[in-house]
Amino acid sequence: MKRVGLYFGTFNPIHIGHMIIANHMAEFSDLDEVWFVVTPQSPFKTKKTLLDNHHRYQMVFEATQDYPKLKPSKIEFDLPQPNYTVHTLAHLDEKYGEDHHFCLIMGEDNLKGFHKWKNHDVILENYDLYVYPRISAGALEHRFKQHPKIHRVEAPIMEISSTFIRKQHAEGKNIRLMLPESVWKYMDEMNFYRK
Ligand SMILES: Nc1ncnc2c1ncn2[C@@H]1O[C@H](COP(=O)(O)OP(=O)(O)OP(=O)(O)O)[C@@H](O)[C@H]1O
Ligand SMILES: O=C(O)c1ccc[n+]([C@@H]2O[C@H](COP(=O)([O-])O)[C@@H](O)[C@H]2O)c1
Repeated sequence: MKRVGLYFGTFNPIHIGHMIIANHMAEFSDLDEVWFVVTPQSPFKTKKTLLDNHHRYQMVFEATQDYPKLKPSKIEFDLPQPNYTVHTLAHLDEKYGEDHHFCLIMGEDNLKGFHKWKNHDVILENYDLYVYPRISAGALEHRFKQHPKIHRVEAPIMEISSTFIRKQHAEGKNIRLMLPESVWKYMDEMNFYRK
């Protein structure tokens, strides 16, 4: 049974913050692999400034190519939108469940809003959550503080975001070091996120 951590996101674009967390989980937890699940439409986000699915996927593909434990996934591309994680998990189990055991990877910031996710209680009943620290406002619900299915992983804190990268790139700032080199090249060649 392969233990796979699912890292859901819009990845618009994927950046070194995502990569360092995923690599940390793959190397320093009991997960064998991390799959970056590229979400066409997150339930809490607007589509504004969102690149096409295949471009976001291509950047994740480029970023993970040299790292056998990190994999891109387009499983949500053919599922109804907005993409509710509970549905994707059921779909993944149906497709790969025989020899894959799935868990979720999530930042402390997302855990604070987890009570608003569709069927979050069902998710918690059936899946382990691997939570890494993240600086964020707001409080964590008491029941999530010492939950047997929620595991803390002391990954490094990297406070950069795709929003920051898109904005600064449009302003002409050099943000190259915040992205894997191959992602930077793809983004630059394709003229993404320019004004
Ligand atoms: N620097 C970071 N360190 C750790 N986790 C991050 C970092 N940036 C984003 N994440 C988390 O990774 C997941 C996927 O990221 P996603 O692409 O959806 O967000 P983002 O980088 O914050 O993008 P945006 O700025 O466009 O909202 C989300 O759960 C998000 O909270
Ligand atoms: O299932 C839900 O209700 C749900 C609500 C919010 C977010 N998610 C998932 O969490 C991922 C990160 O969310 P976000 O909005 O922080 O980018 C996103 O890609 C979705 O797959 C899922």
